Amino acid sequence: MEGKGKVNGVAAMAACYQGFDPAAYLQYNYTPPRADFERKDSIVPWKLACLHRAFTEGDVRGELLVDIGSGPTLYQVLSGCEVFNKVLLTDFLEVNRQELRGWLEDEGGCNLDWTPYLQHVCKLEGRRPSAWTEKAAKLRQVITDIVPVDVHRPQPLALYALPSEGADCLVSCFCLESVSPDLAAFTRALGHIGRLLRTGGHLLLIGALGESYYFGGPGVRIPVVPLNEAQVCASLKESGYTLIRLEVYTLPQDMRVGVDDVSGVFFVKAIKE
Ligand SMILES: C[S@@+](CC[C@H](N)C(=O)[O-])C[C@H]1O[C@@H](n2cnc3c(N)ncnc32)[C@H](O)[C@@H]1O
Ligand SMILES: O=[N+]([O-])c1ccc2c(c1)CN[C@@H](CO)C2
Repeated sequence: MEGKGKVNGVAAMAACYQGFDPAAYLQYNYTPPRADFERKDSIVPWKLACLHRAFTEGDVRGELLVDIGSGPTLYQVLSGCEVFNKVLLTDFLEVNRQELRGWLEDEGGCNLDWTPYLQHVCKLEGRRPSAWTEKAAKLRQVITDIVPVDVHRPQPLALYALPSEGADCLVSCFCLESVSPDLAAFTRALGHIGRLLRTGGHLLLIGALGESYYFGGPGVRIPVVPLNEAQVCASLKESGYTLIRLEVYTLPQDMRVGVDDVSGVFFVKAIKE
């Protein structure tokens, strides 16, 4: 029965995603108030600060950074693109891979202006904000491909997508808990992506705490596994990671904008043993 439940749960999640709307999702989560670079307590600047610190404190290095479940967003690799020569973006949906290609090809084909994000990360790096054009060029230079991924498969990526030694670093944001039917599936998925990472490689994981649903578009209600910090830490341990740092952001009232019931966001830096 458990096995059958597993297949139905995962298939049901895939069905939910058929209505995912990249433009709406970006509007809901990546514009003010959640992405307000003038506000100290806005969520996106907090995420960018966590990622900047994690990529620049000296222990994260190598050739290849893989972003698992990129969706239509690029913020998650704006710091990493300065540290890695190769960045692989991945998503389950063609509409999201197409959104990312639209930015990559720089022909105006994308639904969000990433300039304020590029400028903000330049400021974190001590560069003048006008260096954002150099950062955009750097990112376009290091992104090697945008490929399909399914974290419920023991091999989430096609074998051709990765060198045999695996990735040196994984980043994954709001993916695993948003695509898994339950905590067991979340933990299994964590193990699956861990197989893409070389021993000693780093995992940078951002996710939702206490969230049971979110809207992936108008009327597209997607169930989420509600997680607490203890469950995140237990799943990491069970999947062969050693936790380096866990940081938590608690949403102020005015960051609750009706697109989900998330209560907090976690940032994890871990190493694969
Ligand atoms: C909540 S969005 C996160 C997007 C982005 N990483 C961010 O930080 O906003 C979840 C993403 O997971 C993708 N997804 C859905 N099912 C998946 C699966 N089985 N494996 C991997 N990714 C999946 C969706 O297409 C969507 O882009
Ligand atoms: O505030 N944010 O920056 C932000 C960004 C993305 C997402 C959330 C919040 C909460 N919902 C998840 C989907 O489970 C997606």
